[in-house]
Amino acid sequence: MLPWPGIPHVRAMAFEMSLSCDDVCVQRAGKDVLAGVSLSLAPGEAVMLRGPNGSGKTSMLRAVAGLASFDGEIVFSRGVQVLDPAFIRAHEIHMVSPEGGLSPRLTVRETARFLGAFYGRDPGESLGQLGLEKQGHLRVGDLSTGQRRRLSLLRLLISPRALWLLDEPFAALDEEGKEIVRALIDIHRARGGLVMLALHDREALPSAKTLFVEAA
Ligand SMILES: Nc1ncnc2c1ncn2[C@@H]1O[C@H](COP(=O)(O)OP(=O)(O)OP(=O)(O)O)[C@@H](O)[C@H]1O
Repeated sequence: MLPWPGIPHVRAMAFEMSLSCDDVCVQRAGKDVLAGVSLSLAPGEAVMLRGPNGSGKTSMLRAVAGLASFDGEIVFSRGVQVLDPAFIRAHEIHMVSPEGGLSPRLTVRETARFLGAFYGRDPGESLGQLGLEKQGHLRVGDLSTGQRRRLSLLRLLISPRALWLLDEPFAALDEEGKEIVRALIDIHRARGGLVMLALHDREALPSAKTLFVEAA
């Protein structure tokens, strides 16, 4: 039994989206940084992108999110139906980066309220699920690095989206924090969600595929 019962609207959700990338070559500042990535993910599958610093793991996540230009094909589909990539990128993808995309001036509770309003969802018990109920009154800028990393996961709990792009999700987290990430991913995959992770060598996600990326 997983320790996170989940927010009711999240528990009810089931995803059926697939992703396929064919010979994707990503550019940063006009230069190729990553060449020839091909992969496919069916509902419920996860892939770990591995490779040394600068090999292009983050760039690949950004290309899938529509935040970096690329050659090759990235296709989102449901069964035989090809989905509109602009719609999917706006409504069905969460990208969680080490920077977290959080405002340092808001308190933790204000952040939860803001994200709830942004996604049109009730944040429910999500702060408690991340072990941050005692930090509700603190400004994000005053949190520890690991607490900020936990808070960056909040959007995953608040808004159900089919594809999670997680850039080094275990970095700076203690064992409990890593367990939370693994549990969230397990729940997401059990609902048919897709996950792409950029990971360094010491971290692993059992049962995920591995793809080694190389600089162009
Ligand atoms: N905004 C940018 N402008 C120019 N080059 C960039 C930009 N962002 C990244 N790069 C370059 O793209 C290459 C790939 O970087 P990327 O961050 O994707 O690698 P990574 O595998 O995620 O690295 P790390 O393990 O260090 O996080 C690097 O050589 C980097 O210098």
